[in-house]
Amino acid sequence: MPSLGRLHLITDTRPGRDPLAVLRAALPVARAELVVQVRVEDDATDREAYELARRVVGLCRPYGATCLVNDRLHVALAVEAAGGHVGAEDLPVAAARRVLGADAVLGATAREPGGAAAAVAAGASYLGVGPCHATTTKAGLPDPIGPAGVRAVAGAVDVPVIAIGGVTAASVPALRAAGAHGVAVVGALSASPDPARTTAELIEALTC
Ligand SMILES: Cc1ncc(COP(=O)(O)OP(=O)(O)O)c(N)n1
Ligand SMILES: Cc1nc(C(=O)O)sc1CCOP(=O)(O)O
Ligand SMILES: [Mg+2]
Repeated sequence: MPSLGRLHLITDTRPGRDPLAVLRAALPVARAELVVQVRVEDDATDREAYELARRVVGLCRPYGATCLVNDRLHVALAVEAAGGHVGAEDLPVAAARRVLGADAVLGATAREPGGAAAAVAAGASYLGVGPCHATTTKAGLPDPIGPAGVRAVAGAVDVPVIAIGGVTAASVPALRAAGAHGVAVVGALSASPDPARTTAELIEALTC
């Protein structure tokens, strides 16, 4: 399996956002370092998720970027995405692995070392770890775990750790120093006035 990209762009499908425009700006900059996670609102239909994921797969292909689908693994299979991401309210990791198959990329959300080790034992190939910092993108999350929380998880597993939650280019060095392989962002790119430039700043922070 090729190594996992370090910059995970999670689609922002809230009203007024344009996830495909952000993706078109980020792809030529991040290329194969980009992992695009197609994440739609809970009330989106499967058809809407499928159409977005299908377009994302097509945009990613020429750049060697990876497309994953959040939660809806049947959509991941339908569009031939590289894999998916599951959390506490989704299919259990072992079941998700059975659905996607042995070779797929499978991410799982983990917030502490015990849950992280269990997710890896069940078949996760990377972990989304957070929230690292305060975020306004998703409600109902526990308190931020900071770089120290990322360090605790990264020390407990041997799969890539992707730090998520309020991440900006400025916060990347501390997260990398804590053992994160990469970061996942929504707002940093979706709300950027210049997503290509912000992508370059994130990539520089992730790869220097
Ligand atoms: C990289 C990454 N990490 C964590 C999450 C959160 O997943 P989950 O807990 O299932 O919450 P939703 O995103 O489904 O609301 C993620 N999507 N990606
Ligand atoms: C979807 C999601 N999951 C999180 C978790 O900690 O599980 S934080 C988050 C939102 C991340 O958005 P932003 O980069 O705008 O803070
Ligand atoms: Mg989920």
